[in-house]
Amino acid sequence: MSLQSTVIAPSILSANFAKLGEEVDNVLKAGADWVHFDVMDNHYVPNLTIGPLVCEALRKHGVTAPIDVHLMVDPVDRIVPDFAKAGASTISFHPEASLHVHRTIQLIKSHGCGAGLVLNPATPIEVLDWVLEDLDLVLLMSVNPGFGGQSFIPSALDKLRRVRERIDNSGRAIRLEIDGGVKADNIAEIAAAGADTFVAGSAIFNAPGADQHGYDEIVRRMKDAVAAVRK
Ligand SMILES: O=C(CO)[C@@H](O)[C@H](O)COP(=O)(O)O
Repeated sequence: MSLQSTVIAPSILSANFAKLGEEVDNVLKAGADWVHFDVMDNHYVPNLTIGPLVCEALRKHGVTAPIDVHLMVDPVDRIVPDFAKAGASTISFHPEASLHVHRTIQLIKSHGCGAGLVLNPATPIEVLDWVLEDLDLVLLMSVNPGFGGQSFIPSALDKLRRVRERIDNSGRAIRLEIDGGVKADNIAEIAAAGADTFVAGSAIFNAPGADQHGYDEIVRRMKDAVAAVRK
């Protein structure tokens, strides 16, 4: 496997929004690598969350880590420039939310951001045909998008293996990201299946004891589990 460096990307969907800046500072201090930023529009998914203003506010607050924007928004193109301006590092979207997937990828890249394509649990991997080489990231959903705190769908492991093979065959440095139900006790098998970038929301922000002792222990457990597989 030609894996990229390990990235732990806490999903701020499970953070305390009343003190978001502090929450983000604390997970990054604990060793998290990216900030995963879930954007939901109450149309493509049945939930409503945050937009470019919040992304910009995190940058103004002083967050310098990559902000990994996951757009669960339909249509997607018109919001891309706003997120790029607000400080997004990567922007990922669902093919179902774009009439012209190749064009949306080019739009994201033309604004200086990394481009990612997100596959829902039932989206066939053939959607990667003809565009894989243009992508910086493939994000596999291991839950149906819309909410944090759901259970990992086991068929995502086989899908990870298949997409890993395609990425390796492409010879390109494309990240393989997994999102949904990722915990300290299943992250090792997820890593073994080929993921290098791990989104975790409830497992980090709702970790037992995290309110008193911070996020260091849960982030370290996740990193150690992945490192043990990659040795
Ligand atoms: O995009 C989504 C849900 O649509 C995810 O990023 C979740 O927020 C992950 O939450 P957990 O399953 O880790 O609690």
